[in-house]
Formats: sequence, C-alpha cells, structure tokens
Amino acid sequence: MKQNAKILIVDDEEDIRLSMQLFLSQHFTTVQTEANPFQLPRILRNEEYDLILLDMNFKKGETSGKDGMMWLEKILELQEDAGVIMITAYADVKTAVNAVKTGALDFVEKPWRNERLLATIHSALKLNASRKEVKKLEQQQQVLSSALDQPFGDIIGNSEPMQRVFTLIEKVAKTDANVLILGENGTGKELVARAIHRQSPRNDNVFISVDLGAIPESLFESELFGHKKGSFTDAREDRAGRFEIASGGSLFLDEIGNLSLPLQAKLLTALQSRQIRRIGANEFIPVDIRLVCATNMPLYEMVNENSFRQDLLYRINTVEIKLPPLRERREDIPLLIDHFLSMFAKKYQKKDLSVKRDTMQQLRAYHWPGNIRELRHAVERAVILSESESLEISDFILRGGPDGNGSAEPDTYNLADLEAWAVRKALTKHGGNISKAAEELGLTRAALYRRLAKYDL
Ligand SMILES: Nc1ncnc2c1ncn2[C@@H]1O[C@H](COP(=O)(O)OP(=O)(O)OP(=O)(O)O)[C@@H](O)[C@H]1O
Repeated sequence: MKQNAKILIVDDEEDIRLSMQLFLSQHFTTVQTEANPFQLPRILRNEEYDLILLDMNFKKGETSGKDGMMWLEKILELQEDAGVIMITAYADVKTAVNAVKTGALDFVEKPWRNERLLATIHSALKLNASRKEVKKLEQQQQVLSSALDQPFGDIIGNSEPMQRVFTLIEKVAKTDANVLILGENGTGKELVARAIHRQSPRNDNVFISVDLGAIPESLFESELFGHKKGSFTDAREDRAGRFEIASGGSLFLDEIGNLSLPLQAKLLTALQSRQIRRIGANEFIPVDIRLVCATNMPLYEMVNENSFRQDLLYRINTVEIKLPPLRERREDIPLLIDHFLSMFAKKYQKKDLSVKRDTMQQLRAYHWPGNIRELRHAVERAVILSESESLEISDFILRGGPDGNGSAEPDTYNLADLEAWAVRKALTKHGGNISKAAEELGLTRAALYRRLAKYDL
C-alpha cells in the first residue's frame, strides 16, 4: 500500500527526475517533479510538500553545490518546516553535510540504490512529522501557560439549581455533544466549561478557550484557523489557529453572541465540515474538537431578530446548561463568601478573619448584579482593606451602591417581587437590624421573619 505523502523532486536532469518519480510513485501517493528551481517560490506559495528532494548542482559540470545550498536556504525561508533531502554526486559529500547543518534532513548520493533511497525518505518523513508535532506542542504549551495564570478552583454551590447543573455536567461530560452554557456575566460559565472538559474522556488533551468578544473582526480568521507565513502583512511565520491547537481536546468559545453575521457563517462552515484551512494555505486540515460555547446574550431572541443564525444555534446547543444568577440561589452566598474569605486570607496572610452576622445577612440580601465575579472581588477588597478581624458591611464595596440592593425600583408590578425588593431595601438601609426594618415596613418582627423565609433572604 502506498504511504500518504506528497513529494517534490527538483532536478534539472530529465532522466533523474523520471526514474526517481517512477520508482517513488510506487510507494507514495503524490510525486511531482520540477526541472527549474526558479519556479520554487511560486510553487511553495501555493503548495505544501511533506518532502522535497533537491539537487545540489543545477549547472552542467558544476560541482560546488552552491546552487543547491542557495535553493535550500530559499525553501526554508519560504516554509520554515519544509523537509528537504539533498541529491548529491558522489564527490560532494562534504557540501551535503553542510546542507544538513543548514537544515536539510538528509542527503542521497547519485547514483542511488532504490532501497537505500526509500529508507532515507521514510526516516526523513518521520523526523519531519515529529518536528511538526513538537512545534504544535510548543504552541499548545504557550496557550496553556497563559491559561494557567487564571485562578480556576472548584465550583462552589449547594443550592438546588446548582445541584441540577452538577448532574447535567456529569452526564454531558462523558459524551462528545456540543454544549451551550447560558448565564449572566460572572455566573461561572467558564468554570463549568472547564469542569466539562476535566470530566470528559478528552481530559488528557488540551482545553483551549477563546474570548470571541475580545478578538477584532480583522484577526478572527487568523486567530481561529491560523495562517501561512506571508499571507498578510503581520504573518511573519506559519501559525496554527485555535481550532487546530484544540484538536483532540475541547474548544471553548466564550461570548459567542458577540459574533458578527459574516463571522458566524465562517464558524458554521468550520463546524459543519470538521476541517479548517489556514489563511493563505490550500489544503484543509481535519480537526477533532468537543465544542463548548457560552454567552450572556439572549440567542433565541437574536435568532428571531435575525442577528444570530438559527443553523449555528442548532449546531452549538445540543445540550444547554443555564447558570442561575446568584440572586436566585442566595443560600450559596455564605458558602461562596467563606470560600473566598479563606482563599484571600491565605493569599494576604491575614489570620482569623470572619464576617459579622448582620453583615453576612446584608450580603445575602444584596442583588449581586456582577454575580460571583463581583462577590469574589468584593471579598478580596474587604480582606485587603479591613483593619479588624471581623469584616463589616462598610468593608465591602458593592457595585449596586452602598445600600446594595440596586436602589432603582424594580421594573415590575408583580406584588411578590415588589415586596421582596422592599424588604431587602429596608434591611440594607437599617444594616440588617430586623426591628428597625420591620418598623419601616409597617410589619411585626415575626411577619418580617416570615417574609425573609418566603423570599429566601
Ligand atoms: N460556583 C463557583 N464557585 C467558585 N467560584 C466561582 C463560581 N462561579 C464563578 N466563580 C468564579 O467567579 C469568576 C467568574 O467566573 P467565570 O469567568 O467562569 O464566569 P463567566 O460566566 O464565564 O463570566 P463572563 O460571562 O463575564 O465571561 C471566576 O473567578 C470564577 O472562578
């Protein structure tokens, strides 16, 4: 059976080209020839070869090997990871050794023995494949080490909505199904995406995260699909895109709702065909990824308004995980505060920190518009700024203002929502003091307690 490889023979002598091509075509899928090395720049801009067999001397009677060296350097300049084998006459082995030092993989002497030629080509192909693999790993490593700087711990949560999320993660992680995670900012969408990867059979491979909201439109294609050197002004070297790097592992596309319609179309094509093409390249590269997407935008409404493609939505939402905002699972607030308190106490070397009881109650009543990210920052700041071991509400700077409950009135006539809002506001105003809040609300303390339980405050 023929080995899948694309080989180019560059030699000015016709009988050499023909006999090599005849022999190698029996063993490899594509074998092409070129007599004129000046065609190399044009050819290499359009094609990529697994191996190039390059003659050392192109002028009759010339034996210095100068031409061959010049063309070798040119090839490596055009395609830095090209695999080149030099074809030398018996006399110029020394120059051939120099060529290997310059970057050729090996050399064969004329006249050659077929088995010897075949063995040399086989090991050169192997060597070049592992070089490329090493390069891919290095690129993966770069992406990974920048991701490692981010603090991702375990997912904290005991509430019923979070239990449902955990069950869903466990179920879906075992499969290769595409997952769409929906939720407000800071609800832990990326954390969930990473948990899915960690619990999946792909966990010994990479998790690559791309923030689509942060990529300028002009760089989208290169970032996702990669590029060939020279395909545009800033493309100084060949570069793999995130799809290619993530192959074998999971690809997390964050802020998918921010993609413009033309970019949605490009993404859809890649997802449908399961292959990508680097900018400026001809060949398609197959990619094998588990896709996880996330957004805080209302994708279904966007489909109705024609700002998000329905076919793309159906491709990414095989399983949907909705992350509840923190204000809808208030029982998790004290857990999260304790978690971040001990984390930051350790980081800033402060011992025996705690949160006052009424402060905890106020923090529980606060509406946390920035969700867990806001809570995490608020606790970190409080740990840094507090002068005492017991943290008070004044140590916490909250996004919704010091009275903490979003002083704007709720945009609803639903009486239960209005009542819950009034109770929270009164409680915050009086620093968690039940008697004073009850008085302001015109309720007895017992009636206020009943409402606190009812609204889970
Ligand atoms: N359940 C949780 N337990 C512990 N930490 C959490 C939890 N949820 C979120 N976090 C922390 O909150 C911060 C925000 O989480 P994350 O980045 O996953 O949210 P997101 O929904 O992806 O946000 P955005 O939509 O803004 O990208 C992170 O520091 C994360 O570690």
